[in-house]
Amino acid sequence: MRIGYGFDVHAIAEGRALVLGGVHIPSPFGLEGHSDADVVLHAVMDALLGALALGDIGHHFPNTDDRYKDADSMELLCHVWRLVSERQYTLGNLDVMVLAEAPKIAPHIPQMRTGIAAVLQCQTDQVSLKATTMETLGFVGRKEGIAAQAVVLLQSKGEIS
Ligand SMILES: Nc1ccn([C@@H]2O[C@H](COP(=O)(O)O)[C@@H](O)[C@H]2O)c(=O)n1
Ligand SMILES: C[C@@]1(CO)OP(=O)(O)OP(=O)(O)OC[C@H]1O
Repeated sequence: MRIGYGFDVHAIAEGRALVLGGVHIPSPFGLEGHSDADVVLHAVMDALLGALALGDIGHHFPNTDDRYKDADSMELLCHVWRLVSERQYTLGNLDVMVLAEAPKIAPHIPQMRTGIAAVLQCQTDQVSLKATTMETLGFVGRKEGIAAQAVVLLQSKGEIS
């Protein structure tokens, strides 16, 4: 078994779409980024890469590379999952915490879980997503950015469960 941790933050930006966990969320603002700035999937990818000591997303998808300009992070997640899968690992479970003052994320969590579970070739109940505000404190509380943390457990296909 291997455990991995991921963290990401993106600044709030007017005039950008808000994409979190692969879901377009109606919002008067989006997030700044070279890609679609899906901070949730970025944290998930860093957790998966971290579990297998494969570096981070900046290493695999440099923000100096035009191929990743406005990239769909679900496609990046598919690539990361291939790296995990070809090393003979499956998902044990994934737990994600989204730190956002607004908008309300809870109504979109079922769709996020379904989409992420489909890519990670697992059941929806192996994928947990939760959200919290920062009670107006700090950069999240001032609505300057949204952050996400992810923890993942991978199981080697050779392991007896
Ligand atoms: N962006 C967010 C933040 C929170 N939620 C949900 O609201 C609940 C209460 O938030 P607290 O910050 O007071 O813990 C929380 O448990 C989430 O379910 C949300 O949907 N979107
Ligand atoms: C995903 C990449 C690549 O488009 O760009 P951003 O959307 O800026 O995201 P970040 O979290 O800074 O991570 C790595 C980047 O290389």
